[in-house]
Amino acid sequence: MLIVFNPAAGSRRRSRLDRALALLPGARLAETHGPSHAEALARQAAAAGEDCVVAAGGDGTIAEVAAGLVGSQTALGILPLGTANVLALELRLPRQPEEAARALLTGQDTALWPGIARFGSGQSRLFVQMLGAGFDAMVVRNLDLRLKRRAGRAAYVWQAARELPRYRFRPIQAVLDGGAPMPASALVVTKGRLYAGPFRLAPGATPLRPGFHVALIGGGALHAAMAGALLPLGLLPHLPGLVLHQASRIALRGEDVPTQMDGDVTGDLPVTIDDAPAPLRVRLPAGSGTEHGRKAGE
Ligand SMILES: Nc1ncnc2c1ncn2[C@@H]1O[C@H](COP(=O)(O)OP(=O)(O)OP(=O)(O)O)[C@@H](O)[C@H]1O
Repeated sequence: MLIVFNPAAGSRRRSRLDRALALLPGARLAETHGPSHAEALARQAAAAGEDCVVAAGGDGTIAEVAAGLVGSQTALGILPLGTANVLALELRLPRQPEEAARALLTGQDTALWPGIARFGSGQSRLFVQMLGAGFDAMVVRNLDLRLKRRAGRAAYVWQAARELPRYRFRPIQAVLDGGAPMPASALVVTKGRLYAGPFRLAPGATPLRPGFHVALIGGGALHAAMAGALLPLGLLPHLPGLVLHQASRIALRGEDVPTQMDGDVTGDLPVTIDDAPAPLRVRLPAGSGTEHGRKAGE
């Protein structure tokens, strides 16, 4: 087992890492030096036939490790040490490092379907949880990373409040499975039901099945402010102007519209989104419910 630790994820996470490592005496540890390093480490380990590569960080680290494992038989393990940890919440992974470590030792592997986003620039990138286009991407782009380390998720709330009066909502066109273009002023393509932490966005969605839920959001700053108020109450699906669809292939267009994937800054539209050609194996706690208990490949 290789543990890929991102020292820049979350804040003050090293002691949590050490608590997990104490229960994983056979594991090797590699620390990332910057963006994309986790992907290279994971790819190398998979090529060497490693049984499991553990992403010790947040959603961005998990996405990078997943990108390195795609197409291999190496399982993805998760030690949630990030800020939002949406995928860990989605998969109901234990929060305590000791319990998470035990799950890595005794868990079972299940199929996980990441998304692949292909940008107009020709670049492609994998995501495990979500892609946001518009307002939330601008919040991520302008986030004060030092404040994020100190204040965690509250830094996003602060940045969203700063962006509200100045962000220019631009039209987005979404084509779902080759249908007629649909308009939105902000949009989230999600694999899972949660958004920005433990908050409900798309009931019924799961990264353990192929396909996506797409939240098309109309309106401007007022709607964004309402979304901010409804989010912590778990009422985001009831935001006026929000419509949820399901799709397998999504094409998004728009001028000067930024995107973010799994909480990391990515390119501007246009982008096309599909499932990865094959699922990954993700290691979940043994017997963690019927939905999560399905074996990889089933
Ligand atoms: N040594 C490093 N120094 C700076 N950045 C790094 C380093 N290693 C990895 N990164 C980058 O840090 C980014 C953020 O990591 P990650 O998303 O795991 O943490 P987080 O943002 O705190 O958690 P979450 O996404 O769950 O909120 C990743 O996209 C990764 O590219």
